[in-house]
Amino acid sequence: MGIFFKLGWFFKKEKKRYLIGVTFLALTSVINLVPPRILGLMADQLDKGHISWQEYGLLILTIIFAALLLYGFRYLWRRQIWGGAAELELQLRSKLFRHFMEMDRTFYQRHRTGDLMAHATNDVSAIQEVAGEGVLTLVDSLLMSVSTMIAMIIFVDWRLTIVALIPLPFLAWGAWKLGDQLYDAFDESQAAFSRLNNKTQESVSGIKVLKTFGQGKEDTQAFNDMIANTIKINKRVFKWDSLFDPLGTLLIGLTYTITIIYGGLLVSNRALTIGQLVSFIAYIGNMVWPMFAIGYLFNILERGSASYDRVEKLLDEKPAITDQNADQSIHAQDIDGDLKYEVKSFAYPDEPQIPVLHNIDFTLKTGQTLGLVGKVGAGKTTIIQLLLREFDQYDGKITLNGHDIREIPLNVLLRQISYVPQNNYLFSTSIQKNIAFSDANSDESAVISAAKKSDLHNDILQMPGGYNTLIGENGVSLSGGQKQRMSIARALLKQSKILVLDDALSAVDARTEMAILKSLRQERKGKTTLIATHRLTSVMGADLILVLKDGRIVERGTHDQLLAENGWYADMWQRQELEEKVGE
Ligand SMILES: Nc1ncnc2c1ncn2[C@@H]1O[C@H](COP(=O)(O)OP(=O)(O)OP(=O)(O)O)[C@@H](O)[C@H]1O
Repeated sequence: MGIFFKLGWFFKKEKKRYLIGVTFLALTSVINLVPPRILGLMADQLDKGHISWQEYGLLILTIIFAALLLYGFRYLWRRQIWGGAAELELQLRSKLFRHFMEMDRTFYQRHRTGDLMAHATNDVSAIQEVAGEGVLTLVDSLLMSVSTMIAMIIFVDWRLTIVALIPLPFLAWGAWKLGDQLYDAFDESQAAFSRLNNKTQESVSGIKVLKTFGQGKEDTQAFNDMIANTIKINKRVFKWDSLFDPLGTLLIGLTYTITIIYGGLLVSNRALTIGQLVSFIAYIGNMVWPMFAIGYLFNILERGSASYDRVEKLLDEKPAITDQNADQSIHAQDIDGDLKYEVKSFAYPDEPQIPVLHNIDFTLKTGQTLGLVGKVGAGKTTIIQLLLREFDQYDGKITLNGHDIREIPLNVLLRQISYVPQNNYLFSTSIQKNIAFSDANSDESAVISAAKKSDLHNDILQMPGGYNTLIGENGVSLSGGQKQRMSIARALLKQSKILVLDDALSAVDARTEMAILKSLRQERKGKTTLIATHRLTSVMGADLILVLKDGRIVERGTHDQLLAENGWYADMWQRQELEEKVGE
């Protein structure tokens, strides 16, 4: 029941809706008592042998009227209570979504995407069930059983009521206990089914890798083992289900048997009329659902409570990157790309004892370009991540126009940076919308111009729907190079003061790369650019190039200076030049 208190804030907010809903539920329960009583009265008339058609007609009309009222009241409580549940679902989902949007990298490192999805879907559904099915079951079963019992005592007989209802508490107990086992088994079976689904998806999407590594047979065997396990788990559901159903039939049958025997005795002793016995038998029908409902209700509440705790725990997590220390007087116009980077040391939060950056310092004036080069894992992406404020806990300072980036409001800072990451993310929508991602209202000519600068325009024109071509799961697939150029076009359209390219041209050929870099140089005059890359031709025009090794700057200078230094850069340059020539 604790979950009702946990959701107190919601019920308070939706007080009116629930009051109306519960009132109509109560009226439904009361009207439900009418048809059995009328059936009894009709039976008594038949028993007397002389039927008054007028009275009979009146009774039939009353039943029809009660049925119409029931229809109307059921409609009204359903609208109120199901509407409340839908409202709670909406509020929780948008709260979670807002929270996910606020959270930073460390949060997403702690939680797997699949788990977050499960919280946003299964847990929210379990909580909304409390506000819908849970409220309904609690109120309805309570009102229905109490009012039916009162009607049995008043209209029929208190002794028959006590004796006939003896088996029903056992039914409630059985439904609760077996229901628990049944739902546990059902949960396990759902989890097994979802594991089976994941396995199928993984195997199908990785089918080429599986086949080329000759793992087809092994994978089929693993899949068969999984099916066998899923069936074993499903058999537990059948077992509890098979125990559950006959128990219900047995106990309800017992109730009817007692009623017929003891009720019949009372009728033959003239303590009860035949009509009263008919009413009583019809009332038993009203008592069955509340008994089953107890087990059902506990289950809904238990699940809802566990889900609510999980969602609350997630919502309680605070992002490490916040606007707490932000100086709200800093606006976009105060930043024009004058960057000073002084980081003495930085370690990722999950491995605090291993610093990955040491003494990284450089200065970029507005309009300058920085090149970051070095072997895999040298620290290029990490340098960029700190500038994007994905992590805050480093020893040192990064400033833009003299403002510590930790003091610049996040929305101001991030709006000034266009970032093209190593892994492009495209949405399942049109090419036009993918490019115009930062501003859905940007006009077509701006989108085309950005695509031209990224050397993508001609590729798009050759696609079936041009700029309206759908991409992603339901549309065409793009090559790695096309995806990269699309991401660059998206970043260019944003027209921000700082552009960051993280290995963003790795999948395009040298000719395309030169064309893009050339138009970037013209486009980005007066704006700051950072390029992390493995291909040195990408940064040969940069104002400053940093060569990184194990998180330290080992060489720095312009292209010419670095060639003259005859170090790693010069060596790599010669190698790449040679590769290029051999390639040609
Ligand atoms: N999230 C993380 N948690 C812990 N360590 C990390 C994390 N991301 C990267 N690292 C480590 O930090 C170091 C620098 O990685 P980084 O990605 O910055 O290198 P990089 O120069 O960009 O490499 P690449 O050229 O492959 O992109 C590596 O040793 C890497 O293993």
